[in-house]
This record gives sequence, structure tokens and C-alpha cells, in this order.
Amino acid sequence: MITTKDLTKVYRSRGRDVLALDSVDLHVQEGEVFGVVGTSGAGKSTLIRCVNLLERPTSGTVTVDGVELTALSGSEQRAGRELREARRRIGMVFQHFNLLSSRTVQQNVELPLEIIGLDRHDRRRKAAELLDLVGLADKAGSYPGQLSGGQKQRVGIARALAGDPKVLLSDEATSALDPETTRSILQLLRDLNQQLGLTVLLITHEMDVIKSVCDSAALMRGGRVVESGRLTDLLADGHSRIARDLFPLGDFGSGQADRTVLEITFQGDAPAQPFVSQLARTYQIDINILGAAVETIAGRLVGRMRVELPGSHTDNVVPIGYLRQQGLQVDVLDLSNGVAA
Ligand SMILES: Nc1ncnc2c1ncn2[C@@H]1O[C@H](COP(=O)(O)OP(=O)(O)OP(=O)(O)O)[C@@H](O)[C@H]1O
Repeated sequence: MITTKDLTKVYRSRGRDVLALDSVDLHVQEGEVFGVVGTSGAGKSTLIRCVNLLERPTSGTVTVDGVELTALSGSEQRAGRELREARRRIGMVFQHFNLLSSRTVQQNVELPLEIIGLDRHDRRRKAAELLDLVGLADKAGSYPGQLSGGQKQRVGIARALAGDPKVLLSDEATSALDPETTRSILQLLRDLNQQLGLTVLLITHEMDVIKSVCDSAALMRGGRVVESGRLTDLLADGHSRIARDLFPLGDFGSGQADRTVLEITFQGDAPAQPFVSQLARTYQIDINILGAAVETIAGRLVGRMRVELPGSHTDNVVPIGYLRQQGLQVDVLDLSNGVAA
């Protein structure tokens, strides 16, 4: 549904070039919620602004729903007719809501419909439907200043849906909200994704957002996508940095040379059996549990545990094989850099 190829953006700032996007290849499938995560300055905002050509990339292509936007003329306010048409099928939600304070909630939602020339009656009907969809039917006559942050973001979402978009872009939509409101807005995005078949591309600096709402994710660093994929696949990959960040499990053990640290992951229907005590009993070994967490990720129950066994990797080949036989994913950590060996 959204594909970027070799997407590059260079800003010229005070006489020097800033490489904000460096050959970004991204593929967001139709109907999924895709999260881009990364620290400040990684290039997330630039990426999302290039996806709907609010920012014209320096090179590379952006294709949304089969239309190559980068081949259409104009950008920002001077977009040509075809680009404006294509943009109508892409909704955008902003961190600070971007509502007009002098207009009522209803009038804010009607704004994009006014711009496309819909008549008054149809505008009213459509805006009322959208406000109902986001749970704000009773606030139609209120002004943004009379709403909470979460309600303002619901208005922002209703407005973004006015053009019946197939794709919704969310630029840190929950960063200005408290944790409970964040949860309710993420749930709303998830519901809209499922009810309307909406494809959602969101950017965030919070791993919790990825964990609670996304099907897939990409990690950005220094303008590059360093990892991307479906969360279920990433969780099955012992080298995945995203998976590691989804489960911060504490330290890496005693640091002694004759110890083996394992990371054990179980997903979905994998046995929720007491494998640690079974292992200890079967092989008569003392197992040190270093950390454990169970989360619901992409709608599936996923657990991860880090344990330390006495002896080297070679000494533990048989117990590791036993765990794998139980349907568990087992990665042996390389203690020098904390990733799977
Ligand atoms: N208009 C601009 N002019 C010059 N440099 C820019 C401009 N916009 C962004 N940059 C630079 O591009 C890089 C990527 O910025 P961007 O805002 O995309 O990152 P980000 O991951 O969204 O960060 P944040 O989470 O802080 O918004 C940064 O080095 C930033 O300073």
C-alpha cells in the first residue's frame, strides 16, 4: 500500500547539507498498522512528510495505493491537481492536533470537505457521521479550547478521515497525551484500522506504542531504516534490536566465563509449561533467572525469559536441544555485545 524506494532527503541548513533520509526502502502492506520508531533526529518526521509529499524528497520514489506520488508535479501548497487528488486519499494526524480554535468541532471536521467543494448539507452529514465514529457526537458544537487533549486528537482523527482515505499517517499522535488517553487513542486507531480496513503508518519514539498497536515496525537511525518487518517475525529473530527493545530484560548475568546465558521466547500456542523447573530437574542444573516478561504483541501473547546456566555453550548443547524440542525459541547470547551468538 505504501512503498518507498531509495528515498533520500537532504536539507540545506546554514550552508551545510543535512542528510535526513538516506536511501530508505519501506514497504507497508494494505490493512496493517506499521510503526516507525527511532530516537530524536532519526528522520521519522521527514519520512512521514515525504510519504504524502508535504516535503519533496531529494531523490527516490514514493508510491501510495498504486500511485507514484513523486512522479506528480508540485509540493506542499503548490501541489498540482493529481497530487491533491492523491493526497485526499491519505489522512494525516498531528502531535499537536492542528485544530482551528475559532471553529467548532463540527466546523473543523468539515474543513477538508469545504476545500473539495462538498455542499453544506453533505458536509454536515459527513462530519456528524465521523464525529460519531470517533465517539464525539455530543461535542459537535464545542470549540477546541473546551476539549481535553484526547478529545482534540479524536477531532483531528475525524478530520483526517473526511476524504475517505485508505491510508492514515500519524505523526506522534499520542506524544502530547497522558498514558491512559494514549491507550484510548491507540485503541481508536486500531478499531479504525479494523472497521474501515485503513492502513496506518505511524511514527513514534515510544516502544510501548509499537507494542500495543502495530503489526509491523521499522527502526530508524541516522536517516536509515536499520531493521523492519512483522513483529511476530522480528520476535523470532535473536538478532532483532526491535524485539530486544520490546522486552527490556535487565542485565546479562554474572559475567563469568563458564556461564551460558539463554534467551527463551515463546509465542501464541507454544507450551506455557514450567520448562525452567523441568530443565533443572531433568539435567540437575541450577538455573539463574535473570529476567522475564510476558506481553501481548500484535494481538498475540509473547513471553521472553533470560536465564543463566552453569558451564560453557558446548557443555549446554543437550539442555538447549531439550528446550528447543519443547517448541521454544532459544538464543544463546554473546555476552560481549548482548546479542544472539
Ligand atoms: N527543515 C529542516 N532543515 C534542516 N534540517 C532539518 C529540517 N528538518 C529536519 N532536519 C534535520 O533532519 C534530521 C532528521 O529530522 P527529523 O525531524 O526527521 O527526525 P525525527 O526522527 O522526526 O526527530 P524528532 O522525533 O525529534 O522529531 C535531523 O538532523 C534534523 O535536524
